[in-house]
Amino acid sequence: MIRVYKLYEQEKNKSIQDQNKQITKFAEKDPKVVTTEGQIKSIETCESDPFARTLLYLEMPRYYTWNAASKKFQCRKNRKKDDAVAGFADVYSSDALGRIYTGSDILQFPAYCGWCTVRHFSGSLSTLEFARKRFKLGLNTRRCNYFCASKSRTLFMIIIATCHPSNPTALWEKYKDEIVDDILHRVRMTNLNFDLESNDEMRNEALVLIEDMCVLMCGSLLSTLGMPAPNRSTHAAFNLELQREKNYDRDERVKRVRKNVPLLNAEQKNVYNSLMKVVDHGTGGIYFLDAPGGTGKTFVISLILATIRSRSQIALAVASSGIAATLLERGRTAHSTLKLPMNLLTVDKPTCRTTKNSTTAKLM
Ligand SMILES: Nc1ncnc2c1ncn2[C@@H]1O[C@H](COP(=O)(O)OP(=O)(O)OP(=O)(O)O)[C@@H](O)[C@H]1O
Repeated sequence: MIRVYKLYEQEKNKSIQDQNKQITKFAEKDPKVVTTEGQIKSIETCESDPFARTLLYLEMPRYYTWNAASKKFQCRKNRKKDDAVAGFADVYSSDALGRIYTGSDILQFPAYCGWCTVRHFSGSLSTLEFARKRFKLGLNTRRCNYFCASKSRTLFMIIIATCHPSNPTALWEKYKDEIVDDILHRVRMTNLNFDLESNDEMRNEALVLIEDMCVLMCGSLLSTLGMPAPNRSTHAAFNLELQREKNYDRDERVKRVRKNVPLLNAEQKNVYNSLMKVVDHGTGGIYFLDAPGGTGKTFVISLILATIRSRSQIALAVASSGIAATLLERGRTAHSTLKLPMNLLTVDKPTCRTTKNSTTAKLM
């Protein structure tokens, strides 16, 4: 359930109001809400300045400075409206990277995603940490749940796996610190050290979690999606690749083979039998299948893949282009799977970058 709250400074009590205008009051010393002048002023900034409404709470300091003398947020001179949060201003979602974006009529409370999310999840997230540092709120972080970071990871994985952003690495760089928030919190609690900051190790753990979800959802490793690959131990990585290549519905493939083999015409059957013989005898080799368009090459290749996979064996499907790879089940480009160099045509002896001990080499 989405709830958005607005903070009010009242004479004696602090109170918050949700989008249904329901007001909840908190005692002066309630650890859950400690309003400060800085917070009130920043809410006012968002209410009076349309540009501020387009910003995430985390992004505010990039464009505004806190003037201690006037006790107001002042716009930085070099702010650029257009490149602030291009394309995001109209997005409204409680799930979108765990925060609420402004510009929606649903939100009576304009802007200020940080507080919205802090309150409506009655927990905490990076913005709370951020706010704690920035405004010295002294919020009670022990009550925090930090589950927004895991939602952020899930959403991030969905974006990476299905929306094909032009620069996934830049997206990761932009949001990585928020995405590791729960991991950071766990490490801080374990070490009882709240001054710890997120580091490469925590970001790597987040990448591993994102990649695990990617593999489950679409069978892709992060490296094939333009993202930095997590640094797994060779064994763990091998298991993951293995799991990816064995993660098939075997029964479905058995049924498909039973159904399609009888459909093969004489020539297709010849090709199918020849190649299955090579697979069964493990003799290996390079075979080139050529026939006019639409005569059933993909049909035969798919059937061979399904036959091998129906036996719980591994068949890597690769093609020379991304489009061609989409025609094959779990198909990937040969360049990414085999780590082929891009200069195949210009170099006399091109060598692939698959190292002997790599997971790909072991898998093959
Ligand atoms: N033996 C078969 N029984 C039933 N349908 C078949 C058979 N062979 C091929 N088809 C169907 O014919 C269509 C074309 O086949 P397919 O895409 O495999 O051809 P192709 O040679 O790979 O084509 P292209 O060279 O254009 O990629 C597909 O819809 C496929 O399902």
